[in-house]
Amino acid sequence: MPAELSPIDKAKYVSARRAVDFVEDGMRVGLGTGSTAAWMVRCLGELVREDGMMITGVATSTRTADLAREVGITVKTLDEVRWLDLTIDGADEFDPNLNLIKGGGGALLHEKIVATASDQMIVIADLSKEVDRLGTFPLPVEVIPFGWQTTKALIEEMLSNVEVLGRAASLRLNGSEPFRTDEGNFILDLHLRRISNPAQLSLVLNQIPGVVENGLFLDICDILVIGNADGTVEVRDINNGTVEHERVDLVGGENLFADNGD
Ligand SMILES: O=C[C@H](O)[C@H](O)[C@H](O)COP(=O)(O)O
Repeated sequence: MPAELSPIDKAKYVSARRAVDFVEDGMRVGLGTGSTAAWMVRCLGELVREDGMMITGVATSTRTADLAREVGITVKTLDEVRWLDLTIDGADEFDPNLNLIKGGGGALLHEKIVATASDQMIVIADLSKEVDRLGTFPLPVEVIPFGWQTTKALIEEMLSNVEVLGRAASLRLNGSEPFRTDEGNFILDLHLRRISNPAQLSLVLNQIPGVVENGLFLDICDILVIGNADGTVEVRDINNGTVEHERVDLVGGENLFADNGD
C-alpha cells in the first residue's frame, strides 16, 4: 500500500506531473534542482522507463544529475548538448509577472545558465511561493570565496542606493562551514524584504567584482504550473496570457513517494 503524501508533497507532485506533459519524445530537457524539481525528475524517469520516451537531460546540480541517472534518464553536460528545448525547475518566489527568486538550494548559477539556454522555461511551485513583490525570501547571491567579506561590504553599500527595505547580507553556512555551491563558491543571502526594481538590482549586483550571479530570474519563465494539495493545478502562460485550471490524479504520486529523496 503506497504511503499517503503530505499536503505539500501532493502540491509539488501535481505541479511536476502536469509540467512533464510539456515534454515530447526526443527533447533535450533542463532538469532543475530542489524538492519540487525532484518530483519532476521522478515523473520524467517514469515516462522514460514505462513509456519508452527518449529524452536527454541536462542537470542543474550534481544531486539532480545523480537522481536523474538513478531513475533512468540519460544525462549529458550542457557543453555536449548546447541548447535545450525546455527547462523545468522550481522557485523560491514568483510574482504576478512570473519573475522569480531562485537559489534556496544553492543551484542558482547552473539553473540560470541552463534556463537561458532553453527555448522555454516552465516553473513548478505551490501557492506558498506566490508574492505580490519579490524580496520576502532572502535573495541568494553566488560569490567567489576570494575576498568574500569585501564583496559582502560592497553589496551592502550598494544596497543603500537601491529601493529595498532591508540591507543585511549573511554568509550561508553548512553546519559551521561556509556552504559551497557546485562551483565551489559561497552564497550570500540578502535580506531585502521588498525589491522595488528587480531589473536594476540584478544589474548592479552583477557589476560588483566577486559576484558571480544572483538569484533573480527576470523575464525567463514562460509557463508557471501551480500545484494544490487537492490535485488541482493552475497553468499560467505569460506569453499568450492564458490561465487554465485542471486536475491531476494523485495516485501516481503515492507510488513515486517512497523514492522521492530530495
Ligand atoms: O537552488 C535551488 C533552486 O533554485 C530551487 O529550485 C528552489 O530553491 C526551490 O526549491 P524547492 O522546490 O525545494 O522549494
